[in-house]
Amino acid sequence: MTNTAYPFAQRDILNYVDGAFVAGDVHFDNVNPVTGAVAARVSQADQALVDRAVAAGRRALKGPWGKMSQAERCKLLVRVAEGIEARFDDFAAAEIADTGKSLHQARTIDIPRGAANFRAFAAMAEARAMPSFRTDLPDGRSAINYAVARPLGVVAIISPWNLPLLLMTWKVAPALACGNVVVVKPSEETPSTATLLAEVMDAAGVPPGVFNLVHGFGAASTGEWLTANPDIDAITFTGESATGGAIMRVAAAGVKPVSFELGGKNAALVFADCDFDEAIAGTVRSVFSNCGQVCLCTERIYVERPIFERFVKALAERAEALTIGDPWSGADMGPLISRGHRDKVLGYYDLAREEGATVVTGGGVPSFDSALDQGAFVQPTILTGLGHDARCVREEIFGPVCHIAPFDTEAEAIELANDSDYGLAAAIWTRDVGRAHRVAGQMETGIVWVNEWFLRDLRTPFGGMKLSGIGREGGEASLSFYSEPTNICVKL
Ligand SMILES: NC(=O)c1ccc[n+]([C@@H]2O[C@H](COP(=O)([O-])OP(=O)(O)OC[C@H]3O[C@@H](n4cnc5c(N)ncnc54)[C@H](O)[C@@H]3O)[C@@H](O)[C@H]2O)c1
Ligand SMILES: O=C/C=C/C=C(\O)C(=O)O
Repeated sequence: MTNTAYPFAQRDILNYVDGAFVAGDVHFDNVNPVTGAVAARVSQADQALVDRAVAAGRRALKGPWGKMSQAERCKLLVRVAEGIEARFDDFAAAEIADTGKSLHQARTIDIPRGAANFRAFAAMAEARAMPSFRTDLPDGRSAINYAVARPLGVVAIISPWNLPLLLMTWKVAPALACGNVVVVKPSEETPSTATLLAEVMDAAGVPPGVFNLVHGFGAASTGEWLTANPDIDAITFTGESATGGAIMRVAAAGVKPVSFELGGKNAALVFADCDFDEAIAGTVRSVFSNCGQVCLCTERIYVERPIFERFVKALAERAEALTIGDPWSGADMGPLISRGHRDKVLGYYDLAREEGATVVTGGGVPSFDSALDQGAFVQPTILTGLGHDARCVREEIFGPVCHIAPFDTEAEAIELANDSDYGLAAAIWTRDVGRAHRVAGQMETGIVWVNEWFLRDLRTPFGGMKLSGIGREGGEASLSFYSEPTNICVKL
């Protein structure tokens, strides 16, 4: 049964510019991927509204926001975290209405992390230390050098649909904590929680123009109008690698700083000495969480040959036991984000067969004999038997699917994992401490988990190498990207 009591059902989703909710002349539908039903109508921001948002941000930098002390600013961000927590159920329902993600995922990851991002960066910004040096001069005198940080200014934030609130606030929170103002363009697939966040900002007393929200599409639409606006000071983007390239070309004209968190084709290395049950449980999560739509999800698994057959069988059993269906029914896995994305994922399922894969389980769409058949569901899928050059082993699919291949030596496992155009995350499963550190240190990825997956400490650097991104966010890396240091040298 589909729950129709979504708070956004039939509601207009508006832009939020200069402290006011603003309708546009053009609208687009927000479709619920559980049934394909239209969940809400979204007001699209035209170029004039995007420009207004940027101008409002510029003014706000010179207003009360710009004059606020760091402590006051951080207190306000804690109020925003409390505002999200106070409307926890609304946020969860809105995220589920947009994405169809499981209730468990929304309640335990997306919404808590939305609030946690504000608390964490408020605390980190308040505690931030800047470097200082005493410099000795040849004549016996000396100088002191110390750096001070100022905001970048107006930050354009472009975010994706897979973890909408989590990934947007991962950028909004540090940007505001560093004293910037933001103009946010969430994915056209997931406008709802961003709009709820605007309500929370409004209620918390965040001054007009500090948080601006514009809805619309990417190329030749709201996203591009925002990134091309000459009066923005920086662009931070999470999404596909190809989109990152397109944004970079636009950013080049104004030499704008960019921070990019992009795609992945993440490997798991499973050694024969691992805790088998933990490795299976962790890999079930890392392949199928959020229907495989997390940039960090594992899509390539390399298993040491002595346990290869046993691993494939156990993972397939666990995949087949996952319940698929309406998030409100408590199903483990909801639909993909859209029918369009389902076509892409099913295209890869077909391609895998053409490339000679063995489909161990899944490979198609589930049947419900209900309204859910109009949704965007796919089966969790496990592939084996492909060569390392197969497109299904090299390209990001972004669905509940993995390919499993055997390896014989540690060196071979490292080489296979690193032979990728992407470099976001890796997971290593072993009980040999020396091997864990040795292999982890050789991964060409920004993030390595050992005997874990997606355990996040927000103070740590997060991001990818190669096609997976430019720069890092998290902890000091975020504070550094979202501010401009000035070094002051004083001769004594
Ligand atoms: N590395 C990370 O931290 C991370 C996190 C989450 C998702 N991702 C990646 O994101 C992808 C899934 O998200 P998606 O499909 O929403 O990505 P996407 O690149 O299609 O869209 C992301 C955002 O960019 C906007 N956009 C698209 N074209 C644009 C353009 N030319 N100019 C300005 N804005 C534009 C979209 O409207 C959307 O808001 C996957 O590749 C995934 O791996 C990476
Ligand atoms: O889909 C990608 C997930 C990214 C996760 C984070 O950015 C995070 O946990 O901070």
